[in-house]
Amino acid sequence: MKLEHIGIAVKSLETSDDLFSRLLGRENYKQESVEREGVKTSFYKVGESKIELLEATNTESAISKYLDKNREGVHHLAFSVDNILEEIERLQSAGFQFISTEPKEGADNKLVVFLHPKTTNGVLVEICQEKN
Ligand SMILES: CC[C@H](C(=O)O)C(=O)SCCNC(=O)CCNC(=O)[C@H](O)C(C)(C)COP(=O)(O)OP(=O)(O)OC[C@H]1O[C@@H](n2cnc3c(N)ncnc32)[C@H](O)[C@@H]1OP(=O)(O)O
Ligand SMILES: [Co+2]
Repeated sequence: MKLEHIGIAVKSLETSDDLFSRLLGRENYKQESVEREGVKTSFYKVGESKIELLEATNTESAISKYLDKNREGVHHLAFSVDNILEEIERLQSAGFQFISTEPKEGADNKLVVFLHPKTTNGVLVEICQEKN
């Protein structure tokens, strides 16, 4: 398992892309929308890990609802694993609850699931696996 990315909820990718490219001293390597999640993402490589900026593309989006109640900032941590189905089983038997145990298409060529923050010390955790 490795820290694949830190997800940051932002109001405007345009504004935050400018800020993070100045902060990190590099441009994002991709922008990608995930219709199902109602998000537009922008990715930056930082050493072995990444920053994922997320802007809501509709009011039903988890990011939109999050920003209705919280200021911009760190939204989730994503850990990558070799086998997401095995990891779901391991985490379930370790007592963690999933929002859904069915891996779905994420951004950046991944399959993703999310654990409920109430079982992860208040931190929204994404588990992801590179799609073959
Ligand atoms: C997949 C594309 C991309 C990728 O990497 O590939 C992404 O990362 S997409 C990221 C956006 N999508 C998601 O976050 C999907 C999973 N999230 C959800 O299903 C919801 O956001 C959920 C279930 C975590 C919360 O939704 P709900 O409608 O229940 O919102 P509430 O405001 O009622 O929150 C309930 C409870 O959870 C706490 N909460 C909510 N969001 C977070 C968060 N990001 N981090 C920590 N805690 C969070 C909230 O404070 C409430 O706690 P309570 O103690 O009950 O007040
Ligand atoms: Co993510």
